[in-house]
Amino acid sequence: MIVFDSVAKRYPGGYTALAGISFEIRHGELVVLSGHSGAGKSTLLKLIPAIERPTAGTVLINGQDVSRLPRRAIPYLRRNLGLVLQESRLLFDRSVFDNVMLPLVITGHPPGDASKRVAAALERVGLAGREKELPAGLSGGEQQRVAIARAIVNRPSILIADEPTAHLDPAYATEIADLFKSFNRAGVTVLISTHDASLFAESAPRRLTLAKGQLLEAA
Ligand SMILES: Nc1ncnc2c1ncn2[C@@H]1O[C@H](COP(=O)(O)OP(=O)(O)OP(=O)(O)O)[C@@H](O)[C@H]1O
Repeated sequence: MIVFDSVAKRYPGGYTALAGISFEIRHGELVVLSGHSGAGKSTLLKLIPAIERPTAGTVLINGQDVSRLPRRAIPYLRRNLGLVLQESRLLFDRSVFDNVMLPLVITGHPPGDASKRVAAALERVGLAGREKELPAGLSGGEQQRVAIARAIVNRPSILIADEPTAHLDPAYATEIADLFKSFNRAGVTVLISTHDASLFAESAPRRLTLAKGQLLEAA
């Protein structure tokens, strides 16, 4: 469960990116976050894994107050979150396998089971058999699939994605959107920001719309 209660974020220098944000996302929901460029979507998403901290208000993730979480507790929080953020770049000098393995190496997962999880995650995103390839040889859509496999390899209960279809051709964008819908059908809570909410329209997700740092509607 994700709860924002009267959350504000002012960046150093005084710019208010978010103000008075309150909403709840229940376990198993698919929620689309929309809004123009600069509306505050990335800022809102970054508050969930405590990449940014709110300047006011409370952010609760599965009952845990992440706004006040000590720095040392952040890795444990992030283990339960799958993140596909703008800055979640792939390592271009490492294979597809190594890229997806990375979160398991960081968390000290036993190597044998880790390899199985990587294979399962790649299968899940339609990249089985591509383990040894380098990201540069993949299409933009395939690279995004590797980033998604890396995000789900820890089997998170919550998946957060920031404009995961932004630079993709429409056909690839539809495939990536379908992938997130399928994770949601499997029980994962999904919060995804997009300029193109029509990609998700047919599954009638709940929509949160930001404008100039404020929530317009919580349908
Ligand atoms: N680290 C930062 N320091 C200062 N200002 C920032 C920082 N990050 C974002 N901002 C500002 O906060 C506002 C909201 O930015 P944010 O990236 O959250 O919007 P967005 O809706 O995700 O936009 P986009 O779709 O272009 O990514 C913008 O005016 C941006 O310039």
